[in-house]
Amino acid sequence: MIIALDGPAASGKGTLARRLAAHYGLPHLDTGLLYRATARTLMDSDARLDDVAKAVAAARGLALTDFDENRLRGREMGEAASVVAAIPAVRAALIDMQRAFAQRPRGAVLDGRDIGTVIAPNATVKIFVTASAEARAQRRALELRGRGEDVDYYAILEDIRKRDARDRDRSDAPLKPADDAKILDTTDMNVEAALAAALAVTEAAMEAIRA
Ligand SMILES: Nc1ncnc2c1ncn2[C@@H]1O[C@H](COP(=O)(O)OP(=O)(O)O)[C@@H](O)[C@H]1O
Ligand SMILES: Nc1ccn([C@@H]2O[C@H](COP(=O)(O)OP(=O)(O)O)[C@@H](O)[C@H]2O)c(=O)n1
Repeated sequence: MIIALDGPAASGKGTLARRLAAHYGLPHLDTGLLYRATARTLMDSDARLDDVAKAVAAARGLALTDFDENRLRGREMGEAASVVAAIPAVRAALIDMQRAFAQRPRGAVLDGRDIGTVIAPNATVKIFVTASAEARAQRRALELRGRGEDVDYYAILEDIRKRDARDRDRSDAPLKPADDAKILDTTDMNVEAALAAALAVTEAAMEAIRA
């Protein structure tokens, strides 16, 4: 079973992906980390984020063990990731790794922007997780403060709006729900309510396959 979760920044897709993966005993890949780690490699070597050759080399050089770093989850890296993610050659360099992960024997849970549309168009379950920009900014500000970043809610709201626009308007794999995705608006849901809704969608998809 492949579960594809897509959606804009801080909509809660990563939290749901982790919880669904634990529930079904499946491996989970947070694909945003691939773009964040690519951006980190460029920044650490003082390369420009729009240097296509260096960005592709950075993407190709990633290992799935590169990821347990608090800095990757920070505000700066989220912004930088969405700049490198708009480069088609960077996306192409990261496709095989993600598709291979999705093809694990019992299946997998992947979250990102293009899982249901590009990486795993045949996923068993596709959920597009969304929430108002204000709710997402509130959540992200709380999260970043919890990580020790001194952030202002209005600055985060501005980041989120800019990043939504960049992710939606790019030519390659733009942020948009797959035609067959279920939209889950979590604006007025806490994590437990959102998880219950995602589980209901997943169970219904599995039931439809069994029928
Ligand atoms: N439904 C929700 N209600 C309140 N907070 C949430 C909800 N879902 C996630 N969060 C919190 O919001 C922050 C961003 O969630 P995350 O799952 O990382 O989002 P995404 O992966 O979409 O960027 C985290 O601190 C998470 O605990
Ligand atoms: N499958 C994916 C995942 C992330 N991304 C890009 O990487 C950036 C960071 O993704 P993320 O999922 O870590 O960010 P959050 O949604 O957690 O804020 C996004 O803004 C996208 O530009 C992408 O293009 N495709």
